[in-house]
Amino acid sequence: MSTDVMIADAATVHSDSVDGPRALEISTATSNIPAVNPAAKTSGSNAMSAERPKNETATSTLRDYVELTKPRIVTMILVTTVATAMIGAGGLVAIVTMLWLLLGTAMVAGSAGAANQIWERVIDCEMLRTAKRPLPAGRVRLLPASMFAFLLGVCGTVLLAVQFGNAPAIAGVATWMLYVLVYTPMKTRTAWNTTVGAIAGALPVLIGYTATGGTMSDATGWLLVGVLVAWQYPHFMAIAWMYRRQYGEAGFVMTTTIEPTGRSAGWQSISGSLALIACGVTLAWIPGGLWMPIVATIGVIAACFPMLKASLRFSKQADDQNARKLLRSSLLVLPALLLIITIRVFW
Ligand code: HEM
Ligand SMILES: CC(C)=CCC/C(C)=C/CC/C(C)=C/COP(=O)(O)OP(=O)(O)O
Repeated sequence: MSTDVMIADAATVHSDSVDGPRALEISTATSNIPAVNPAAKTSGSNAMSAERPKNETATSTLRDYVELTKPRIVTMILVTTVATAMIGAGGLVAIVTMLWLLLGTAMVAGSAGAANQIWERVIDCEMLRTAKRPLPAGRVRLLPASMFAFLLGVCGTVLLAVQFGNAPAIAGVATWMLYVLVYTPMKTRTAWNTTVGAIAGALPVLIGYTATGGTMSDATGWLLVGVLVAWQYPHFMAIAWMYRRQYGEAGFVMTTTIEPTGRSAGWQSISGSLALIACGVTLAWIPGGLWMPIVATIGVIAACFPMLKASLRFSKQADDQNARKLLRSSLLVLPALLLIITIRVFW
């Protein structure tokens, strides 16, 4: 096993898990799905799954249900929603309006995350990164998880439709369907899943943008989609590299499982970083003027530069350390770029 693979496996922590003691018990569940003994993986065994006795009781907590929604991804989607709502409005948005928008978006996005975990509850047992999730670990049963995902999705969609009209609600439902019904089954079939996932991950910007005055036919809205699509390539290529062994062993088809040298992941990261700059610079010029677009262009390039640099380094040498730096830079670059584009619409 190469050093970087060992580091990746040793350092694997479930990114969407909520750490610490369980705060609040909300139901008692009897597990009927495969559970995992993570120690088996840590000790080198590939046989992750051990059937949890059917009559064993497991206690679900509020924390487990939060974890089911993929809270870190949802949080980042909410960051993009704040920015795109202000860009759609062309200025500040009333705090109450923003809170309703964030609640509706979080509910639909959380429902999508839960539905994805329901779909992948068995294969998630096969990866150390995902084996401790509530469903594979047997902390939440299938039926309550399904009801939770359903209610969250329906209530979130109704909230968006009632408060903001059809366009944001349709954007939410379309995103949900693309992510859950198209992307999720594609993950075990073709590496093109990343392209579909990138579109699904980008469409939520249209929820915020159309909720506050933007329309589906605006170039600005679609350039914001372009920003998110482009950003996800470096973001995910870093992850796909770090977990390539787990992905491969579990049966997922990713760029890095079919091309483990990292060459393809490298050029996809660079291409995504360059496309991100192109979309950002175009957005900087849309409101018109001369000096502000120039200033904003410099700001866009400066904001995106860390991820381009990390992509170039990762492309030159694909290893765990460079992949981790690339992932970290992606999580800083997106909010920084959105901040600059948002400030730009105020001038
Ligand atoms: C092709 C699309 C995407 C894929 C395949 C993807 C995949 C992943 C995976 C597997 C992780 C977990 C990494 C780990 O366990 O260490 C992760 C982390 C994360 N992703 Fe993505 N992602 C995508 C798009 C997005 C989008 C659209 C957002 C939000 C706008 C996002 C935000 C995040 C955040 C905030 C984290 C947490 C990083 C951490 O652990 O601190 N991702 N992503
Ligand atoms: C409004 C709305 C419906 C928003 C939903 C959009 C959404 C959840 C985008 C996530 C993007 C994405 C492809 C994440 C990776 O999932 P993964 O399944 O590859 O991650 P995993 O391997 O950790 O499960």
